[in-house]
Amino acid sequence: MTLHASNVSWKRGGVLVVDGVTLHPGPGRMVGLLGPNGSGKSSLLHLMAGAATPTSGVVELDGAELGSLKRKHIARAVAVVGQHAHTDIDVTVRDVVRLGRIPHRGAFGGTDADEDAVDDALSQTGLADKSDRLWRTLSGGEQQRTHIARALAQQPREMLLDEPTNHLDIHHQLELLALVARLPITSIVALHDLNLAAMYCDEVLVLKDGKVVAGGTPADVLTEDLIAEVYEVRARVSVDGNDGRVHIRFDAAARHEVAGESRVSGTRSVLHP
Ligand SMILES: Nc1ncnc2c1ncn2[C@@H]1O[C@H](COP(=O)(O)OP(=O)(O)OP(=O)(O)O)[C@@H](O)[C@H]1O
Repeated sequence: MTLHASNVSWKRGGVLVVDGVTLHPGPGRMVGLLGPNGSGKSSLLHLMAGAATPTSGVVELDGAELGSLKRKHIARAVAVVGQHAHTDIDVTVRDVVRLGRIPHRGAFGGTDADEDAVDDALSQTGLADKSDRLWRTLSGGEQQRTHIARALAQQPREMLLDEPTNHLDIHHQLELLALVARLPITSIVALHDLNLAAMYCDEVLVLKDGKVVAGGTPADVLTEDLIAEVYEVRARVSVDGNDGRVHIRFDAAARHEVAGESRVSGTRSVLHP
């Protein structure tokens, strides 16, 4: 069993921002959550983290509705890496990563196993030499990696990541997604970069206006037609190398044309409001 969302909808501020979404990732799979700004990716991750209750439908962990489970029970299985995290408090990188151990701690505080998990997470994210630095003095990318390390220290079975490559340079983007792909856990990752999704995800789910537009392997889903329909961008999609992964090349000159077409069909155009 794993974390499942079945036909979930969520009304926020009177607007349906997640609309009948079903996501049943296979254990150990890495699922990319794709879609334009405001399509409902973060909202779906909120629901799957148990941070909000769906208006209808159900999110279950091992067959039990999230709302019926204790937070600590959920936190032992599911780690969340959100988009924004700030603090002005003077905490070290190691302190932040240690937070990941809270769901596992007994009444008598931390153990050697907790410290081992923290060391391991720091080393996997390349932060071992920064563990004594104050978190607020790190660069945006280093702060982001600290949050990934905190999630790894949690030793979860499921990981929910909301645009984890934000702020990361290309080296660390590739390294981070390769790390998540390697982990023997189920991960759901909201991403904007379609090429990164194609490179690392086993499956992708594409949302638009809160609804699922398509789901399946990146090669099956990320077609030129889908990209034009969902993102209003023209692209060339080709198979890259011999691993069957697709590569997407965006056609900058054709953006106006696609945006123009969508205007004619009545869809809101970002380029020509
Ligand atoms: N706190 C809130 N209250 C009301 N509506 C919200 C709230 N947060 C987000 N929304 C709305 O929910 C819709 C979906 O937003 P969400 O953040 O889930 O999309 P997203 O796909 O993650 O977007 P992005 O790619 O820009 O991060 C948007 O229309 C957004 O304006």
